Amino acid sequence: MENAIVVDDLVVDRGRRTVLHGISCAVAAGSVTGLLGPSGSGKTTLMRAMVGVQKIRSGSVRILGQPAGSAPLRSQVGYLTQAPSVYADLTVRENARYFATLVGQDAAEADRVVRDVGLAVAAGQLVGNLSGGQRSRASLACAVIGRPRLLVLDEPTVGQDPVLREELWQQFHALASGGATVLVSSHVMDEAGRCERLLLIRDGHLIADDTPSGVLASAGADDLDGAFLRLIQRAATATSPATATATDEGAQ
Ligand SMILES: Nc1ncnc2c1ncn2[C@@H]1O[C@H](COP(=O)(O)OP(=O)(O)OP(=O)(O)O)[C@@H](O)[C@H]1O
Repeated sequence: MENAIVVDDLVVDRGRRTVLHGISCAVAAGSVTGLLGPSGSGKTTLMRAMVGVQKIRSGSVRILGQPAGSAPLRSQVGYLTQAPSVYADLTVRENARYFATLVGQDAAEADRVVRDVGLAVAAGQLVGNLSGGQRSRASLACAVIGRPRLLVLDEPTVGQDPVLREELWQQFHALASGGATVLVSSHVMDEAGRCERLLLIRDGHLIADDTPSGVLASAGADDLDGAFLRLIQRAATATSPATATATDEGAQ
């Protein structure tokens, strides 16, 4: 299968620290892939590099065959940031219609995405008056306008109730069945089982790139929660001698 995302030996510094240490991975076109890892492990930074808004130190990121961030990708990549990126003083419908015009889409397309994220009843409401979960869905609606070929979704299900989370996951799979590639970050390990492929990141290192069943098998665990804990502990053990040396030296 063709790859929608190819990351090769990516190194990213933020502030004075290196936060991605030579990440290499590929995401198959038309798949739903989960990007998982503890808080601060580098998920958002990796997603930012994929959509071309993150300065990188070295390595490369290619999206749909082009360098990340290149002009032809603008209408082909939808990005949902963690913080809602819609205007609080516009209604849901006005936001969607505004973002639709930016990518050359019409009002009907704006109304479709509002319906698809379950916000038809709140379409006329100001975004500033919505609940947190509704506001995230308003942002999601704007990210999927025009049916982008790649969707990069940073924690799209945070703050959503179980029913809505279920619906959102069904939508992600429907988008992938329609040919889109969907990359979803999450802290919630029970969501990992809904993905065809998983990328697990810890401290800026990729520690697993496998199917959910492959992750279970390599960790020797019964559930994904347990598997991730084991893989994270294994990775920590593998790096601990260096940590111990640094601590010892620091103490002297
Ligand atoms: N603007 C910034 N300046 C300096 N360091 C940053 C900046 N943004 C993030 N970092 C650091 O980069 C590292 C990776 O952060 P990132 O936001 O990519 O992690 P994450 O896995 O997405 O975390 P979370 O799940 O909590 O959102 C963290 O150590 C974080 O403190």
